[in-house]
Amino acid sequence: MQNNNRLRIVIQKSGRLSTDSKQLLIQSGMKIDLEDKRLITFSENMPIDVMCVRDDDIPGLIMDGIIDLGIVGENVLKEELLKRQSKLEDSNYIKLMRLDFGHCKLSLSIPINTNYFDINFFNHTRIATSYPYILKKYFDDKNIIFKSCSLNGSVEVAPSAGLADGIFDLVSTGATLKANGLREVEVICYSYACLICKSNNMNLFKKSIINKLLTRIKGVIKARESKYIMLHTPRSQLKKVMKLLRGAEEPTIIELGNDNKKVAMHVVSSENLFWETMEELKLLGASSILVLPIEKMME
Ligand SMILES: Nc1ncnc2c1ncn2[C@@H]1O[C@H](COP(=O)(O)OP(=O)(O)OP(=O)(O)O)[C@@H](O)[C@H]1O
Ligand SMILES: O=P(O)(O)OC[C@H]1O[C@H](OP(=O)(O)OP(=O)(O)O)[C@H](O)[C@@H]1O
Ligand SMILES: [Mg+2]
Repeated sequence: MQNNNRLRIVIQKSGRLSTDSKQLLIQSGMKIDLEDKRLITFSENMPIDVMCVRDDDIPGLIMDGIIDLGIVGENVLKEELLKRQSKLEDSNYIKLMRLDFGHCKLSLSIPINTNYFDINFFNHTRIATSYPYILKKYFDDKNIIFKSCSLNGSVEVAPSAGLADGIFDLVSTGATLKANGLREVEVICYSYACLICKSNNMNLFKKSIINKLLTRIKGVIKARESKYIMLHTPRSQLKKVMKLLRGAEEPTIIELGNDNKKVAMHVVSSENLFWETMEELKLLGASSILVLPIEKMME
């Protein structure tokens, strides 16, 4: 039964998104033992319970209004949405934000030695996939007739096993495709993990916890993307130094004790500082360059 005094969050139990999802919740201030193998775990310091399930079940739990908040890949979310729309089932949810992990592509791939001309190659072929609804929508829009072979795993072995002419599956580095003698020929969409919530019957108490969590999650992600940079620079090179520090906010300039030709500069930058930029800073006369990670941020 639903408890209106506690927010329920669902994340992947184990897999590509589970470590990052758990870490995000903990970095957002939640005290919770997510290493425990239980299906549901209670936070000690916030009115929040966390459920760990297979990622395929997450969109449905949100769309059916059973769980309030979830973290899932956009690929899995889109597939469930199209499936439910085709069956005229409930498919409402709100996407609150994209997260900074789970980045991958959904692509069409074929055996490495097969000639490929354009998308019409796929006319009258059989494609192995775990995403038949996304694939159908894509090919229907292009008037391409195909047959799908639905597999929940080991999709990449389908062509060599003689089950299909090509595959439609997730690609990140491309190593799995290579290992199975396949090559990517079309990228259909990109995907990230995202934070979603149910769209109905949320009481004010739960809404306020979600808003608090959302602000914290944005802060965690912003902090992860940002760096605190400290350096000494000749006064005469200040403008050039700032130009090199892309994504930097207004710097704090501090006088040095016994060198009035140089100043110390502290700045928060939304971008990482690469070795090449540090070398360019050195050429401008900068010294004592420190790049520090930021733990938390709130604007
Ligand atoms: N190689 C990858 N790099 C980055 N993100 C990925 C990668 N593969 C998958 N993902 C993202 O992580 C999600 C979960 O992937 P995973 O392989 O753990 O799923 P699964 O095997 O279906 O897990 P489950 O047992 O929960 O059903 C994918 O739906 C996708 O959004
Ligand atoms: O392009 P790559 O970097 O090789 O990544 C792509 C692979 O990653 C995922 O599988 P995962 O390794 O999570 O295992 P799975 O078989 O359990 O889905 C996905 O299903 C691909 O098979
Ligand atoms: Mg799954």
